[in-house]
Amino acid sequence: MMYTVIIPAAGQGKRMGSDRNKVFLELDGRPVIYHTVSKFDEDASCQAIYLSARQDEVALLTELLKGFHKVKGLVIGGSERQYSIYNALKVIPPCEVVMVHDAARPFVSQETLTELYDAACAKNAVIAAVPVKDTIKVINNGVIDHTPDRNVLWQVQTPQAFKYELLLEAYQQAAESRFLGTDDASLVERLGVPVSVVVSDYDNIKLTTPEDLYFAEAIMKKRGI
Ligand SMILES: Nc1ccn([C@@H]2O[C@H](COP(=O)(O)OP(=O)(O)OP(=O)(O)O)[C@@H](O)[C@H]2O)c(=O)n1
Ligand SMILES: O=P(O)(O)OC[C@@H](O)[C@@H](O)[C@@H](O)CO
Repeated sequence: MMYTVIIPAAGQGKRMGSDRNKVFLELDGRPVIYHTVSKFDEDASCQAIYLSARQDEVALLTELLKGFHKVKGLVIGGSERQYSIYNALKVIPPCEVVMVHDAARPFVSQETLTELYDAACAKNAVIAAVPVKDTIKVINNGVIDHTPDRNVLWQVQTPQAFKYELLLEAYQQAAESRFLGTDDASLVERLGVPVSVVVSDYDNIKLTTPEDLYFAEAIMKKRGI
């Protein structure tokens, strides 16, 4: 048994403030998306990689990824991350386990991939996350409302791994009720299905704002890249 991964890459990268989609920014001479795809290409448990791309970037992405034989398809993304992923989910061949991973997270470790895949085989749904380090406040109109117990707060990442049928059902139901979530697990949670957590690491950052590029440089230096 192996898994299929959907990698949404059809965003605009507005918060990065770059003149192009952030997944094409270069780290060590290679685009971010190249690093991300290579993580799955190198994982022996990954059988197929599908990406969501912007219409005007399909040709560029195809050229960039032509050396990765596990890349089986590119679909056109939508106006929201969730729509981009659903467009891919609707066309991938049915499989046992499907993972979703942001193109903008190039530092996912093999250890996290293995733990997620093993957990997804045993359970229905599992996501990568790390405990929050800061104290989190709920603030209304500039004033603290309350301070949630930090022991139960986690910072959620991708990959997120699910049984294929479950994720498809979750996406179908979200579409029917026009629910828009900021991650994939939130769509599954709505079905009342428990979603487990694998403890990931703090290197698995999402490149979101310009300072994340400094963190990316530091992570690569640490890894000797
Ligand atoms: N309509 C969209 C929006 C996002 N994504 C992808 O989803 C991942 C995570 O989204 P995010 O970090 O929010 O990326 P952007 O939407 O590009 O960023 P921003 O919100 O700053 O524009 C990224 O790999 C991005 O390319 C996508 O495929 N389709
Ligand atoms: O909310 P954002 O648009 O920054 O990111 C959306 C998702 O990519 C994000 O929620 C997952 O990576 C989990 O953190």
